[in-house]
Amino acid sequence: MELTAELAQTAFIQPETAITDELNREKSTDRQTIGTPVIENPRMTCRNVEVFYGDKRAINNISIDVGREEVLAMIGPSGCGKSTFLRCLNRMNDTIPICRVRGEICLDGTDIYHSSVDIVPLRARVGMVFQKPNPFPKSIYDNVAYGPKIHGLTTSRQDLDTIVEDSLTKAGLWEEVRDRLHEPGTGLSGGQQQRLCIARAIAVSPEVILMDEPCSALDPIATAKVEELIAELRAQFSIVIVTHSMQQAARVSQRTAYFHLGDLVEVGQTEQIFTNPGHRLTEDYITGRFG
Ligand SMILES: Nc1ncnc2c1ncn2[C@@H]1O[C@H](COP(=O)(O)OP(=O)(O)OP(=O)(O)O)[C@@H](O)[C@H]1O
Repeated sequence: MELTAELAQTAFIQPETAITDELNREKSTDRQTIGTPVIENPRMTCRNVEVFYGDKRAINNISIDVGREEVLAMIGPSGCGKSTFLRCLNRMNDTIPICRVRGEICLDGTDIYHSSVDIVPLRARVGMVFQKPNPFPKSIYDNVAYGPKIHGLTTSRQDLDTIVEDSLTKAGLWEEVRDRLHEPGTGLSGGQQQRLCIARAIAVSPEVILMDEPCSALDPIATAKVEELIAELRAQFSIVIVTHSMQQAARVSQRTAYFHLGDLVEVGQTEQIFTNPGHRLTEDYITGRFG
């Protein structure tokens, strides 16, 4: 059977499983989210989220939770709205004048779009790491110390030193930079710069870290280090990662969400999504027939 052979090769599907599934199950083809978008004791809840750029709708009525101590991967073809949705989670879309967000997104039960919410502390609680490493044009030390200083986490130099060392240690960078803390962050390699940006996000004690294709500018060795780091950080933070690499999603995440043309088509345990997708569109994407 052509489909099952292809599935077994390109995803991580055992041929027997694929055959059984193909015979026993008609895959869903509608655009209601299938799987487990809602979970127990979530860190963030998103309900009926819609995003428009001007008149154009980029996100269609998406509801999904972000768990505590989980890595949630968002995958899907280019332009399906992954980054747009990710940016809703810390109101980064507020910086795009034509962008409007509807629906409700809560962090620990508080609506982050409520008029009383100050976005500066919000973006400390929900930090972001971008595709291209973007250290400030400052020293390595100051890149990490800047957030804690402006958020008033400490005024003592000694405490600041401790935060900088702890954050660089958690980001797996301390041993590489401890003797050059006052050199420019921009002088580090790309992979080191990305870990510096992760240290910068960690330094303000976030609850959630958003990562938008954090390894796409990195070589395989630097990518492996960042992936190891993501696995360690999960013990402390919720992580939502947008990635084009299905291998990366499979390696680092516990749940995976598949987006398609602004819809959240399917979300579930990562292993299930890659071995036994419930929706035809998810299956087509992970087997390389779409996107
Ligand atoms: N600033 C913007 N202004 C207008 N339209 C935008 C803007 N940013 C994104 N869009 C549109 O919103 C839709 C979703 O884009 P988005 O970048 O969120 O998708 P994506 O899944 O992250 O894509 P990619 O994987 O290519 O990064 C696309 O149609 C895109 O053209």
